[in-house]
Amino acid sequence: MDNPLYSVAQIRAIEQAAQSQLRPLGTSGPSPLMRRAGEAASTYALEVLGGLPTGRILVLAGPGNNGGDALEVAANLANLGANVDVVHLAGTAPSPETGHALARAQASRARFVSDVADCNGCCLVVDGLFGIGLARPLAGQARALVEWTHGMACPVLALDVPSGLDADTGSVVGPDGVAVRATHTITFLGDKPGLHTGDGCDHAGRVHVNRLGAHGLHTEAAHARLNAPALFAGCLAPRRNNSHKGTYGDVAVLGGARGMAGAGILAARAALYAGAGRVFVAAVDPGPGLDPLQPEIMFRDAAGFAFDGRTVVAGPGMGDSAGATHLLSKVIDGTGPLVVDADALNLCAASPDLAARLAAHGGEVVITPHPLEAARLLGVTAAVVQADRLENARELAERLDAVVVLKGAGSVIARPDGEVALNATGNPGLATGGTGDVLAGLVGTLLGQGWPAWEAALAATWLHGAAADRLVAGGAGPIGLTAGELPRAIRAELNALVADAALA
Ligand SMILES: NC(=O)C1=CN([C@@H]2O[C@H](COP(=O)(O)OP(=O)(O)OC[C@H]3O[C@@H](n4cnc5c(N)ncnc54)[C@H](OP(=O)(O)O)[C@@H]3O)[C@@H](O)[C@H]2O)[C@@H](O)CC1
Ligand SMILES: [K+]
Repeated sequence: MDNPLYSVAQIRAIEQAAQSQLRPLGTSGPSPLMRRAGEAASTYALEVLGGLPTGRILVLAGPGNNGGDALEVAANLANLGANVDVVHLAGTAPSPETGHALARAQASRARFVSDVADCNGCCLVVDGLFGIGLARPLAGQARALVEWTHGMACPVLALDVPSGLDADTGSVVGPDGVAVRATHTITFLGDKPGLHTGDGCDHAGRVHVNRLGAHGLHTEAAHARLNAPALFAGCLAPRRNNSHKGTYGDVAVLGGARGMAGAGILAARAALYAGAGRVFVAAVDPGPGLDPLQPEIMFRDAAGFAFDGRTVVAGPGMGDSAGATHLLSKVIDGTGPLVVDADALNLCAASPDLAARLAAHGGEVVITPHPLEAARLLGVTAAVVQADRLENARELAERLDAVVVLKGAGSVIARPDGEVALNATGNPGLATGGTGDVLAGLVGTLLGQGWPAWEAALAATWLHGAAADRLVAGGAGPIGLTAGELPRAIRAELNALVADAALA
């Protein structure tokens, strides 16, 4: 199933097409879209509340059409018998739709109040301050209202977009911005990337999409989507009986610098539990010759190791020594599938020559930077990367001609042709050392089994997050979840996916 995500510009185009389609021929009156948005949101509000509440509902309505949606909700809920308070930040030139919604709300039993001082006991806050028309950081009364909602223990339902959040990028509009932290968001006409990455993951809550009946108008191909097993199901294959370890690929982790042996071992364990036929740690410095917990992993001196014909996961615990740089250079000039992570990314960032040769690498390449590593590669700060995760991941994928997994909340998977997927699995338990090494090892195994880079990156990111979700559901986190627990959970998720795919 496809889960397209639309930019604000694309939503505006869809909105225009829908308006002309829905308006009676030859008329120019208000379009029914806002009415539909209000109806959909009122129905969803009652679903969130479990029916018509006895407590008060507070509706925050802004000056634009997002405020119009909110006024429709206020009128609908009040007409159904709910106790509704409205704080309305009136605009100077409301659209005909918003003017109509205001008249409906004023004619209903909804109570218009000037501030929220007597609304502390409410059972639901409806945020209709700003949607896709947000143009600058929140200030004044709008900011005060949003900060007030932060103290509310009740559900907060955002209309279209949590106010203060950029629907394209998922960052709070700043500097020093604030945004509503919704428990639920009902978003209109199409889903939006900003609800699923960066700050959006903390501000949107559960996202519900309502197309307002505008089906068939989403003609412009979305270049972003939510990651889902359907996007890589074609690569999920059950094991053949007539197979052997050579069938499932060799993965070699280029790492093992002094003092950092653990990172390479974590990547290697992940590769093993994800089903690689044989797994090596090719160590740049002398170190452990055995992982006592996972004796299946073979340890070699990287200097004399034959990387050819093997999938290389370069970077976990690799360090930045001259020896490490030389070995990285050698594998980049090879032709096999390649995962570039951690120290290997920093070395590429420091050397335009190495970066150019990486871009020219003959085989499949996936790079797995966290925001700071991505920033170094792009020559900007991590804050700049985080301010627009999608565009920066796209830019990096194009520059390095590689599939990029930009890690962090709502990981962004980007392809050199501009295609992007956002990953919705995972939780803050993954914010701990070593989880990136596990992801890199997992990607390596899938590449080693012949998966294309795009599908390998999608599947690995999805599985990695799903494994963390499985662990948290079982009580192992999010606080204190360790990277070493992930490989077994990844194995469980992968086998479940393959079994499902076989049944489908
Ligand atoms: N049209 C339709 O048929 C449909 C529209 N729909 C709904 O409309 C929403 C988009 O509506 P919109 O374009 O009016 O933008 P919206 O988000 O309400 O904000 C713009 C207003 O806020 C103001 N403003 C901006 N930033 C500000 C700030 N920081 N602080 C203070 N003011 C600020 C700005 O005024 P400015 O001062 O910038 O001139 C303007 O007045 C969309 O998200 C969806 O909910 C759905 O019902 C589907 C059908
Ligand atoms: K809103």
